[in-house]
Amino acid sequence: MSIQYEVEQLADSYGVADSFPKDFGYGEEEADIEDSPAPSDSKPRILLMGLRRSGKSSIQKVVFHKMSPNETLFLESTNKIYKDDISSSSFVNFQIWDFPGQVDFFDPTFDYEMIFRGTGALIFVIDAQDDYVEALGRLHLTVSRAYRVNPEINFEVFIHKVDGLSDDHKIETQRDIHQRANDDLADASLEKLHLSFYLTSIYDHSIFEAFSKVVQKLIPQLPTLENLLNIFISNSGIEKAFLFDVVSKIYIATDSSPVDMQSYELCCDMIDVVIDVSCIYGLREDGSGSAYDKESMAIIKLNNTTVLYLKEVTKFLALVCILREESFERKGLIDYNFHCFRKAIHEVFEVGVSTQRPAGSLAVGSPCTKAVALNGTPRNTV
Ligand SMILES: Nc1nc2c(ncn2[C@@H]2O[C@H](COP(=O)(O)OP(=O)(O)OP(=O)(O)O)[C@@H](O)[C@H]2O)c(=O)[nH]1
Repeated sequence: MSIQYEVEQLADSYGVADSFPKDFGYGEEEADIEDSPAPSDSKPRILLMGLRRSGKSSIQKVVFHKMSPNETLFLESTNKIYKDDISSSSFVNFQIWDFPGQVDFFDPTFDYEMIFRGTGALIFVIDAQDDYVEALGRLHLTVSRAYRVNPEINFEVFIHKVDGLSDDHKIETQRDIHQRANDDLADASLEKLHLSFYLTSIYDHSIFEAFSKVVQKLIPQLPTLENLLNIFISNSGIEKAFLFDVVSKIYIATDSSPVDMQSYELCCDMIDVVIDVSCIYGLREDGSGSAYDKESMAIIKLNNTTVLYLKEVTKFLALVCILREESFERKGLIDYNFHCFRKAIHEVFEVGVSTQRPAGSLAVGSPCTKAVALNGTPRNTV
């Protein structure tokens, strides 16, 4: 598809390329397996577990450190827990713990109770290109232990590396894994333990989409955000809107219309274009500035009468909308509604900062106690 785009961002607001570095400033910490788990006040955890070579480190590097999928071929086997501090924004504020595949973390010297107690989500990665019988045994052992310690954990199963499978084979693999994993749970009288399944690959956007869904389950204000997005799009003639974490391209929330993969991919690609253009042409003479800031906005007109519209919401969040060309004629209205939407999101943030969060949820605050939706509801003005 040919893309005609106009990136309407003040040259001044563009930053130096190294202000948006490849590693984006996520803190990374390596811990010995014997290390005692993080203190109770630490950030909520997402655990990445699974057999050796199932793809855990690759997922973490591709999603949060912008590693290209081909580079993961050269990743060395993880032999220590990697604690990766994802603090790109106060909406995505958690730690990912990448476990080495070969470690027997049920070793009595290893305090798995402490680990599971502060965990929000446990992602179990299964290599779909390999024989998965052993992985299913390990999955059962892991989730049943974790559930007994902390039944609040969200259990997520990534059926990974599906790029190597035909469409029929993918469906069949998912069905088979789903069936066997749930049969094992039923045999152990653990029917209440709910597993969610995703087909993923680092070679397309499926891994970002799956991670988005995992993260969204940990955001207590998700209903508020969805509500704000619904009001915004219905009053602005917009078809679909995503609230993105710019760095990871995880979407924090979207309106309640169904997400189709193509729309999500288009919006992800738009973020890449904007940041790349920003890094190349946005340099100040003295090389200072930021690639993404308050002035950041872009409009891309596709040749099929679709318009993509991106605007900065907070330091790390962007709203990306898909709309028809005719709706875009009312840009003034959209901009006004966006202004109200942005204000509401900032109020959600402020409340988030000042309130306690439930254990295991992301550090984005408890459900709003302030009348955010009322104060900041985008209104149609014409
Ligand atoms: N085809 C394909 N290969 C993948 C995918 N994800 C990871 N890989 C490959 O799988 C291999 C193992 O990946 P790692 O990320 O090192 O696996 P790991 O689970 O962290 O392994 P350990 O550290 O030994 O536990 C690498 O060669 C990756 O390139 C994927 O989505 N598709």
